[in-house]
Amino acid sequence: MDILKLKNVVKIYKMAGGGTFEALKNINATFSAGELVSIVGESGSGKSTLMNLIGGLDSDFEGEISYRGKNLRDYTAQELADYHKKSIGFIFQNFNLIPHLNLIDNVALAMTLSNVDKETRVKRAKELLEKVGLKDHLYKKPDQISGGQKQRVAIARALINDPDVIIADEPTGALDAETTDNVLALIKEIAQSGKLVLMVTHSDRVAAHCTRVLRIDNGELVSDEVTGKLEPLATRTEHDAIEVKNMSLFNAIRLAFLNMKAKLGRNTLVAFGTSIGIMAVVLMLSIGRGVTTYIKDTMNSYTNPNVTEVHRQSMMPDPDKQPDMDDHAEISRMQQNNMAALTGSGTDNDFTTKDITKLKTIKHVDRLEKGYSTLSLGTNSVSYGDKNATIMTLQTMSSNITKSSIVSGKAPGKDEVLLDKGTADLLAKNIVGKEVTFKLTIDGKQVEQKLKVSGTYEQQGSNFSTAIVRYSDLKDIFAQNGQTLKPNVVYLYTKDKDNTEKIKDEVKKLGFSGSMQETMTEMFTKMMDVISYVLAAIAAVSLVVSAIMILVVLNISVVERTKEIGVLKALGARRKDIRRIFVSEAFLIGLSSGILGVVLTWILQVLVNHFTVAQFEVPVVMMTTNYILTGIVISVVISMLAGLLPADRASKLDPVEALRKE
Ligand SMILES: Nc1ncnc2c1ncn2[C@@H]1O[C@H](COP(=O)(O)OP(=O)(O)OP(=O)(O)O)[C@@H](O)[C@H]1O
Repeated sequence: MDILKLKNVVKIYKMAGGGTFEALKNINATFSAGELVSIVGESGSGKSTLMNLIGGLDSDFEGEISYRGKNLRDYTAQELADYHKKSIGFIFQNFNLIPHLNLIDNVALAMTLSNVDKETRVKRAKELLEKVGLKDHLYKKPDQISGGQKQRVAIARALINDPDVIIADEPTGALDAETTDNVLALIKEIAQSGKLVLMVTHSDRVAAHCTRVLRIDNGELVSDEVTGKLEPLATRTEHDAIEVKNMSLFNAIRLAFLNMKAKLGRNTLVAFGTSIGIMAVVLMLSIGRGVTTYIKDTMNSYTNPNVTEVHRQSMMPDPDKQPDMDDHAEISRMQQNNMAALTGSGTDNDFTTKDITKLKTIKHVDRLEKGYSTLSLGTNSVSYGDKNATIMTLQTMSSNITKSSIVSGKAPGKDEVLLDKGTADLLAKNIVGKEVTFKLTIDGKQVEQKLKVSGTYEQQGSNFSTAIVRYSDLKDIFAQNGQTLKPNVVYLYTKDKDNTEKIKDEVKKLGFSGSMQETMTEMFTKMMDVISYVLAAIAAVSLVVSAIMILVVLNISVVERTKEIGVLKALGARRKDIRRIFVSEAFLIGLSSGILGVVLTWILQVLVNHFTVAQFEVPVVMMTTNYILTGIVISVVISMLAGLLPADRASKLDPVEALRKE
């Protein structure tokens, strides 16, 4: 049965300088199954060129090379890949085994590229290795066996997908006489099993074993002689037809992994280099978070977690709202506003009944406390005997002042006042229980009121001298002086402190503001966020260096593995498959760098926090799952981007040139 037909085949090489070279001239021949054909000729006569054309490694020719009726020139890229996988098996003079794969993986390579399941391919590879006498060497690497053994592995590899045609380019060229006979016997058996074997040789002794000899001279077929006939083997083993699919991503990653393992030292160094950049990025983000959390916690530790303090307008000027510098009226209006907001004076700060209703109906609010707070410079004071202390903050009692902050005495009852410890100490040593004279200015009028000191309390994050009285008492004092006290601060109490955040959000949505501490914390958090992102971005610059390093290493890898890429292509790897293997390698480098970077950051976190906790009782580095994922994703993306160029270069290598590479 005719398998291959060559009709007027002409191969013209185009030279770099513009000239051409006719390497094959009008070749005509027909080949059938079961033939063992040797192709002989002087060096440079065109034997390898012809084999490359028949093997589908080079489709740039004139004339016709038909495999089972279809001209190879008309094959699509996918059909060519399938042709390599299913119909052709290559055996090379220099074996071309892949050094980092064991014998089973080497033999099974074409099946791996065809996505055959592991069990089937390992079973078939073992069978073939056993058949070529290498049963005891299955798990060795190519550099652990002899030349003859290597060629037997290559023969097994060529047979794995049970192809119709075996192309052997000087299969015994690198072997001694005895091993040659051994290998020839195997090749003969292949032909006897019904395959067409085309073998390039320089040796007459080898040619003498064949059933047909084609002689090529200077690109021309000068003779085509039938010299014998082979007895077909009685016991031909039939295999289930192998379903040829495309290589899976998993197999590409596996091949990439095996190669990386072979170059462990180099890859570890690259991963380590990249991981330092990743570590810097994750560390900056984690420190930013650690610092803001510390500030937030410190601020919040002064207030009752169940209480939300509400103001009608922000006590801090909005940095985004800058007045027009030429509009003096606008500037002074804003300054007045800011001052009023800060001191709690002016009607803009007073809550209306409508406001109170709105706030009361917020979900989870169990109690609403009205309050009043005012900041004054020198107009309010408290005196005891001949001692006098200015009160800067006058505020009303609320649940926001926790029992724990009261250091002596108790919260103010009727006609009582709670003083901050600093002010209390200024008046007398044991002021608690004593009566003091409270002087305050209401609507420009000096008012005096006797009050008993109920206790002293620890200041809450400010150094302003403070007096705290009951809202009802202050209301009375105002009323006695013809004024109505309107709340300018409201405290929302919830039983479950987990609801406080939700309430705070809702308060903001309704257009109200939080406490001064909260506003300051928010501003600080925003600032820290910006700083830590900027620092992380600066750290990320080092990743550019890492990307270049990965690019260089992968490029070296492509150069080193040019021949391997040629072999993979001869075995049916498509461009896409080769690209996938290299991109997978970049992916693995990125993944390991990312993981290493995160682990390094974690170690630093433990060390740094150990120190800061001992010194300041706070952990400064706070890694989160998000930062960990960010670090790993950045690392993978950068490596894969860096891997694209080398992968593309590898995929575009010409198989013939790649295989010729010394
Ligand atoms: N890419 C190429 N560009 C130009 N000329 C080429 C190219 N490849 C091969 N040739 C030329 O084509 C001719 C045939 O080369 P080929 O490798 O097929 O010879 P060969 O018979 O296999 O030789 P050998 O036995 O030494 O391997 C040679 O003269 C070679 O210089």
